[in-house]
Amino acid sequence: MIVKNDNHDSSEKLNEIIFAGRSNVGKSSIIRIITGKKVKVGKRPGVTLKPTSIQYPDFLITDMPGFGFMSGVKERKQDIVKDKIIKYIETNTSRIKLAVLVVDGSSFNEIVERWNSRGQIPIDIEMFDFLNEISIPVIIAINKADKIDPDRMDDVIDDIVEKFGLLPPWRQWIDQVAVISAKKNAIEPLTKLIRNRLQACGRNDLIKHLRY
Ligand SMILES: Nc1nc2c(ncn2[C@@H]2O[C@H](COP(=O)(O)OP(=O)(O)OP(=O)(O)O)[C@@H](O)[C@H]2O)c(=O)[nH]1
Repeated sequence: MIVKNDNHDSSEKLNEIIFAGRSNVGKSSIIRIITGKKVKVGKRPGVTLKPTSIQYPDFLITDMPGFGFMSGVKERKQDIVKDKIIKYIETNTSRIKLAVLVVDGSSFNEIVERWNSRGQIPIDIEMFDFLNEISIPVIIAINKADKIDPDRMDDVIDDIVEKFGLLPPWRQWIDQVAVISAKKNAIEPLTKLIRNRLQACGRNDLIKHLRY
């Protein structure tokens, strides 16, 4: 069931996992692999402003609108997207058991360096800090690993985690960081962490529903 989802009451008994990240990083692809369901049907990138959830089976899995630069989308609209995401998370904090922050491993370092050179805090890092501040557990899913040169993989991932304030080597953060490729269906490091989190919040019953 696809639920257009804006103003859920935080007193609902539902639990929720949210997927957030820049536009085009692969959020919907990952959700499709995990649940076998398509979350965004026939949407144009950057156009959907509202979080879209699927109920799976009594858990909400929510695809947040992509944030950050989107070609053809005005800067003001990008700010609106960011504000909506933050408002949604604040409204539903009590039922959000996990946030998966998805980044494109092949372009993340370059994008962050560009923002830093303009003296701005990259939105991904702002989102990570915000989720930590409100005590929502976060997994950083470094997607599109298939596009990273295998010989440079560890260096690239070290640089990414360091930008989130996690000291390299990245492998000491494997309880929080998953290097994956949705394109290659190689998302086990992420599903393992999601399973751990479901266990930690007493939802063992849901684990069997994860397809990976
Ligand atoms: N090379 C590669 N491409 C991927 C991977 N995951 C997703 N893609 C591609 O990246 C594009 C965007 O994927 P989506 O799943 O729509 O990304 P999204 O984050 O949901 O995008 P928005 O809806 O704009 O926020 C698609 O063309 C996918 O096929 C991956 O692991 N590797």
